[in-house]
Amino acid sequence: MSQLNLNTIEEESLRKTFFVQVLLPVPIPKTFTYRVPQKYEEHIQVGIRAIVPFGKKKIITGVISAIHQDAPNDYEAKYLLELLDEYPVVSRQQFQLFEWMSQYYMATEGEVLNVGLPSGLKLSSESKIQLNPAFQLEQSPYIFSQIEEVVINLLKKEGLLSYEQFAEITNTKQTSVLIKDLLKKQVIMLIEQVQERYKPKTEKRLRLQKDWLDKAQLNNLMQQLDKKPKQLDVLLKYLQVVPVFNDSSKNEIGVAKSIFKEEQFSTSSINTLIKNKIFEEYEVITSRLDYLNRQENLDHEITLSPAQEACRDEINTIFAEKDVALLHGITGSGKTEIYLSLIREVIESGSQALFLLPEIAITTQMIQRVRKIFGDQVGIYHSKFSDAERVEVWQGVAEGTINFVIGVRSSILLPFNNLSLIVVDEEHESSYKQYDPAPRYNARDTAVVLANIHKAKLILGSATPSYESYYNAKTGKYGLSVLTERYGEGTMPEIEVIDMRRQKAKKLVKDDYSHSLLAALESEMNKGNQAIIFQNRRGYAPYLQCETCGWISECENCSVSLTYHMHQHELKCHYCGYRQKSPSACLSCESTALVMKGFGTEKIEDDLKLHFPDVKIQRMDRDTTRKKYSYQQIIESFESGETQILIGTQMVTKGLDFENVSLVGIVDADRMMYYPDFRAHERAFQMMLQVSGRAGRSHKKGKVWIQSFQENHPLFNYLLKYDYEGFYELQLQERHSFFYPPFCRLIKIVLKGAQADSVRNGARLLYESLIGKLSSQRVLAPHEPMIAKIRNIYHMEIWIKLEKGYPLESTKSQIKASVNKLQENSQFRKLRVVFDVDPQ
Ligand SMILES: Nc1ncnc2c1ncn2[C@@H]1O[C@H](COP(=O)(O)OP(=O)(O)OP(=O)(O)O)[C@@H](O)[C@H]1O
Ligand SMILES: [Zn+2]
Repeated sequence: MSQLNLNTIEEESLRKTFFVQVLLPVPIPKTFTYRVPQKYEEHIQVGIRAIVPFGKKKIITGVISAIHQDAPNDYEAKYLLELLDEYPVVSRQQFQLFEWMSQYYMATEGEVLNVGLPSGLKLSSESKIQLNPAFQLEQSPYIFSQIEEVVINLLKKEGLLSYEQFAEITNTKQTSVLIKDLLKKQVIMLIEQVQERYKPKTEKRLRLQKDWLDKAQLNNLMQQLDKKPKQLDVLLKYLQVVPVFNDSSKNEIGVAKSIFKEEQFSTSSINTLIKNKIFEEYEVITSRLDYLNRQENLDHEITLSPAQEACRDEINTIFAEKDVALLHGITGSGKTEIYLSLIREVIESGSQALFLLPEIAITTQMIQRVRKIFGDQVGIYHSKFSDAERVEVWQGVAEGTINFVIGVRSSILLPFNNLSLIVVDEEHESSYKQYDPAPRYNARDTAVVLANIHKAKLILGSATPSYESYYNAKTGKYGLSVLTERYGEGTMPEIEVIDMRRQKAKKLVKDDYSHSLLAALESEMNKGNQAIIFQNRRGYAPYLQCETCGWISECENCSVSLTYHMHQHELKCHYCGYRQKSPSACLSCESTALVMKGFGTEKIEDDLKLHFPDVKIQRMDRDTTRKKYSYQQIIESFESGETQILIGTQMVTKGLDFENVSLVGIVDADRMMYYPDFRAHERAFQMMLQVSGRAGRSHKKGKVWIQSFQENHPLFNYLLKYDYEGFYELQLQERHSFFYPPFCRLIKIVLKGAQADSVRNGARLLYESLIGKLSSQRVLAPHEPMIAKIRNIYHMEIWIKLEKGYPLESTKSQIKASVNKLQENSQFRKLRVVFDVDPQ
């Protein structure tokens, strides 16, 4: 786009100087101007990366966002040091999105770039410097200065040096020049520099030498090998995998050498066959994303049920008029198949599609399904993938070799240039919102803007849509398509609420479990069925209390109780990670009457293991899924039927699909309902409905048991009838009366600091300044959040409520101005102020 016509410019006798604006992945609210060295003039393009000097001794990688000829007035622009790409890694549409996100979420574009760009594409002064492994002093064609030789020796000795160490040791003002020269002479490499660090993965493959493709020759060969059975085995195996008799063109790609190893064919025989020119060995670059190569077993069939087909057609009809369709389909209705059939149409037309899932739900289940249909056109973007894998997806999307991405929230920041369809599955999930760091964006809402930039369509799908989305659909802003039947033989499970108060009175409760729940579990286990037990609290017991003096185990650094973890016999803080050995006596009065209060997943696991010693029980929560494949392992074990009871936090509610689950237990429904948040009831209803939806998904009838001490709560009336809409209407009235979303827009301002007083006073001053600008109706008085101290940092919050239609942009500027004013005061300079637009 900003391809300047340099030829005509060069023809002018007067040379012009070029400047670029470079967007840096740092939280500074502007781009920087750099001068373009003459030798790079022909190569500059918007969207490619440049290494630039930054500050006194740093270098950093940024992205060129504009090219111009206007020298800055008030300072001398520095030269950019190097260009890293031949083709843009950031697309034009992405710049638009970055700008919107930074504006809307009150972050800088640098912060947006920072979360978007995989770290493999960034390079900063935090980069480490090391000798280039290929470098040999004697063979280098370059001459080295004294200081360069010092550096070489030092690196030989030290291995890695940070930029700072390097600068200090070399003690030169021109560290970046020295680095650049050494890079050019191929002496060193910066290990964050993607070209060097990112090595394509290769694979050794075998194929027959061309002579043997002739059938007669091949028969001949087999006879010759008759006396060398090991070699013959290898050849026969090859012919079995690559049937060159039927189709000699198949020989071209041959087979991976590794398959012979896996099946324990003799390595020396293979090598002999290569040496004797029967096999040819060659190497190909394979993608690190090895699933891309798994082309076999593709199953392109998607056969929709009549209800699904009607739904798909309806979405297409909606798209003729609107850009966003909300698909409200009950659990197990097969929303995935509808998405996939629409995505396929898009990909076949040559455009790009993006399928967003909440973090953990990127299960093997979904990926397998998607790969089966789309094979090698899919890129998977996930936080548990290595950086190299993420870079590969990024580049694949930029170059157009990947046109379908399935990923988590940050995949909306990929360099799409031709997007036609975005799907946001489980759109109600709060994990679409980024909490920290800035930009605190919601990927679902950002997807609306991304779709708009690309003139693409967007599907939001859920069995329990967020009230914001449902409201938008009901008021006609979005289209609405409803799917009310389960796919196949599945039926919705019956829900029963257990009145814990009565059961307790009748002494029918043992260790937090009602007799009804235990009996039902036992009966299902005896039938060989499976069960899911849901409790949204990990660890063993939420807190330890002294029965004598009432002391509660609290974190030293945060204002929360410590959770008891039985496994390690430790008390842990779920906010800062603080841990200590569990005390045997009260730390306040030394009484030994310590009791555990409440219960988490770990305790349930323990208890149920005692109740059902012969049943395999597994637990899925943040503690058991830290490793890359542990989540997958738990799912697979449950899927295969080996595990019979799966206990878990909200992780078990998300989109999982198992055939044999006939019982779902919700052990402590009250905990979710009495959370101090205006969305608590919306969330509790969503979670209970979602986890209920894991039962009865095939021919097996399911049942859901909910334990509550508040069984008369109106929420249950609606839940038992699966009346999503009724409960929504009820809640909406409340939101209206108390003026909460979707009737207003919220901006949360959080002030953080090490001194409680200065945080409180700062919040008060900021509040006064804000009500002066926005009126006291729109600004709520500062308050301590539920957890007022985390890691010894005190928090205060100010909430701003804006009616729909109230000017947003100017309000945000006013807020920023007030904050800047506050921080001019030396007393408050050290406060950190965080903006959260549309907090979740
Ligand atoms: N058209 C179809 N052909 C074959 N199988 C289907 C079809 N539609 C749905 N299924 C199967 O039905 C089950 C439920 O589908 P899916 O998981 O997509 O439901 P869902 O609407 O996403 O539910 P949830 O909201 O609970 O995640 C899956 O096992 C899926 O493979
Ligand atoms: Zn803590």
